[in-house]
Amino acid sequence: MSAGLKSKRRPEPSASGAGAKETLNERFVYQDDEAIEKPFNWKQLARLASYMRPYAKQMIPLVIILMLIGTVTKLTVPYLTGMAIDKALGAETGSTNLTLLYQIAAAVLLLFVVQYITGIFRIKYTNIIGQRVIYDLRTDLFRHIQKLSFNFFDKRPAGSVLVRVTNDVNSLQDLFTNGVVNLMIDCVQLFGIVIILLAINFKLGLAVIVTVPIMFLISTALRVRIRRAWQEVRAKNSRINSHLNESIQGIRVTQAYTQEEENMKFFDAMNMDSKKSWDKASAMNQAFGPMIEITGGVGTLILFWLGASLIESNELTIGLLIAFSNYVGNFWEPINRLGMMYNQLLVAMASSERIFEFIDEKPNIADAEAAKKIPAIQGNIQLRDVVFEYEPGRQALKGINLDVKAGQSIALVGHTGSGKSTIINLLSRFYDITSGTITIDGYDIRKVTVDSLRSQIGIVLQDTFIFSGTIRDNIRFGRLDATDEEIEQVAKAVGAHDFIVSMPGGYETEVEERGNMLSMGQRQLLSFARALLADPRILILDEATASIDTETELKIQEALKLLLKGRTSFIVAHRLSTIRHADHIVVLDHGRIMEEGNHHELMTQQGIYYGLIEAQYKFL
Ligand SMILES: Nc1ncnc2c1ncn2[C@@H]1O[C@H](COP(=O)(O)OP(=O)(O)OP(=O)(O)O)[C@@H](O)[C@H]1O
Repeated sequence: MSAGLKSKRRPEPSASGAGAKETLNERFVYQDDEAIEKPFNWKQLARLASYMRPYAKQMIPLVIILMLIGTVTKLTVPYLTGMAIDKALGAETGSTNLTLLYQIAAAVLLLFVVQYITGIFRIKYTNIIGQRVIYDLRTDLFRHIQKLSFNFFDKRPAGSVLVRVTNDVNSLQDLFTNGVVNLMIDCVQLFGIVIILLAINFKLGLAVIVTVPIMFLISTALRVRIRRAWQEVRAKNSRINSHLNESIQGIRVTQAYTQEEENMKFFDAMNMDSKKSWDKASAMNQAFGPMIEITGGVGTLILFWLGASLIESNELTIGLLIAFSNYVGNFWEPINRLGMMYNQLLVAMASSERIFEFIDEKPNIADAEAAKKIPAIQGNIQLRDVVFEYEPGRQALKGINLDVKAGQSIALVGHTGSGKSTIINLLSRFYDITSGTITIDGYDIRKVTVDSLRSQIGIVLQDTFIFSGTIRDNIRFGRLDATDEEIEQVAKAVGAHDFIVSMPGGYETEVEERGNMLSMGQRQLLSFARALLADPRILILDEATASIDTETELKIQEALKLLLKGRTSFIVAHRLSTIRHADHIVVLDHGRIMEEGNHHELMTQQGIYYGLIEAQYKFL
C-alpha cells in the first residue's frame, strides 16, 4: 500500500464481550470531535457573522423591516384587546359601544393579516440567507480540505473529516436561518414590552420585570441539564453510526473471519449504552419540562395578585390588566427562546471552532513565494542525500542518491516498510523532504508550483480508486477535455476495451464507488487507461500485489509496456516480469539504497535482490 494512503487504523474489535464493554469508551470517539459545546467566544462569533456580510446589503435590511413591522403589529394587539374591554365593552366607561368593538375587531384582524404576511416573507428571506451562508461555508471548507497535504490526513480518521463537513456545518444551519433573526426579534420584542409594561403601570411593570432574571436563571439552569442529557444521546448515536460505517465497509473481512457474533456483541453493547442514555434524557425531560412551564406561571400569579389591588385602588382598569397579562405572556416567549438561543450558540461555538480549525490549517505543501511553473518536463531526475521523516526523529529515508535519465524505467524493490512508497510520494511532492534535494530537469521541485509539477506526473496507485460514475467518466478523470474517441483509443491500447464493451452499458456502465463490481485486474487496466490519457512525462506506479490470472497478467504486462514507453517511470515493482524489464533496479532496505543495477548484475551479486527473487520463486 502506498505510504500516502495509509491510514491509522483503530484497534480491531476485541475478542470478548467483556472486552467490548471496556473498549466502548475509547472506540469510535474522535478525541477532538468530542466537545459538544464551547465557551462563548466573541471573536469566533464575529468570524461566523462575517459569512453574512455578502448578503447584508441586499437582504438583511429587508428582513429587519419585515421583522419590525411584525413585532409592532404583534405588540399592538393586546393593547387593542384591553381597549375593547374598557371602552367598547364598558369595563371602564360603564356603557357598551358596539361600533367601537367592531372597529377594534377589524383592526385586530388587519394586524393579524399583516403579521402573517410579513412572517411568511421574513421566514422566506431568512432561509434564503441562511442557506447561502451554509453553502458558502461548506464550499470554503471543501475547497480547503482538497488542498490539505497527505500528512494532515495521516493524522485523522476519514470519519472525523466527514463529521466536520456534514454534522458541524449542519449544526450551524439553524443558527443562520432562524437563530440570528429570532435573536433580533426577541430583543426588539422584549425591549418593546418592557416599555409598554412600564408605561401602562409603572409599579406593576416593575414588579413583573424584577421577577424575570430569577425565572430566566431557573429555566435556563434546568434547560442546560436537559440539553446535556440529549447531547449525550447524540454522542452515543454518533458512535453507533461510526461503528456501523466501519462494519459495512469491513463486512467482507467480518464474514470471512466469521466475526459476526463478536461484532454483534460490540454493537449490542453500544446500542444498549445509547438506549440507557436516551432513557435518562427522556426521564429528565418529563421531570423538568413542566417545571420550566411553571416558572412562567409565577410571573402571571404576581401580576394578578398585585393587579387586583391596583384595580381596587383605581390605579388600573380591568382591560389594562388583561392587556398587561397578555404582554407578560408575550414576555416569556422571547425569554425562553433567548435561553434556547444561548444553548444553540454554545453548540455553534464548538462546531465553528472545529470548522475554522480546518480552514486555518495551512497546507504544508504550498507554492514557495517565488515559485514558477516548471516548463514541459523532459524527465531527468536527481535525488541528492534525500532524508525524510514522517514523524520527527524517525527516518523513513536515510540519504538517498539517485540519477535517472529521461525515458528510463526504475523499479523500486525491497522488503515491506523499506521506503519504496515513500520515494514515490516525495517525487510528486505529497510530502516535502526533510533534507537534501530532488530536482527534475535541474529544477528543485520545492521551487516550482505544485500544480505545474503534479499535472505533468502521472500516478497509478495500487489501490486504484474508482469513483462512482460511468466507466467513461473514470477514464476521463485523467484528462477532463478528452474526447470520447480518445477515451476509447486509450482503452483499446491498454486492452480494456474488450471487457468494457462486454459490460451491460459498455462505456456508459455505472460503476459503484470504489468499483466493487470490477475485478482487480479490470480496475488496474482502467487506471492505466486513465494514466495513458493524461500522457505524463513522468509516470509513477505502485504495482498491485494481488495475484491475478495469467491472461490478465499478460494483458497488464502488455499495457504496462505501452504505458512506460518513452517516459521516465518509477515502479514499486512486485512482479518478476515487471522488475526484469526495468532499465534500472533500486533495492531498498530500511530507508537506504543497498544495491543498484539491472536484473543480471544484481543476480550475479547474490545479495538482497537475489534473496528476494529466490523467495518469489519459492512461492511460484
Ligand atoms: N503516513 C505515515 N506516517 C508515518 N510513518 C509512515 C507513514 N507511511 C509509511 N511510514 C513508515 O515509513 C517507512 C517506509 O514506509 P513505506 O510505505 O515507504 O514502505 P514500502 O517499502 O512502500 O512498504 P510496502 O511494500 O509495505 O508498501 C515504514 O517504516 C513505515 O512505517
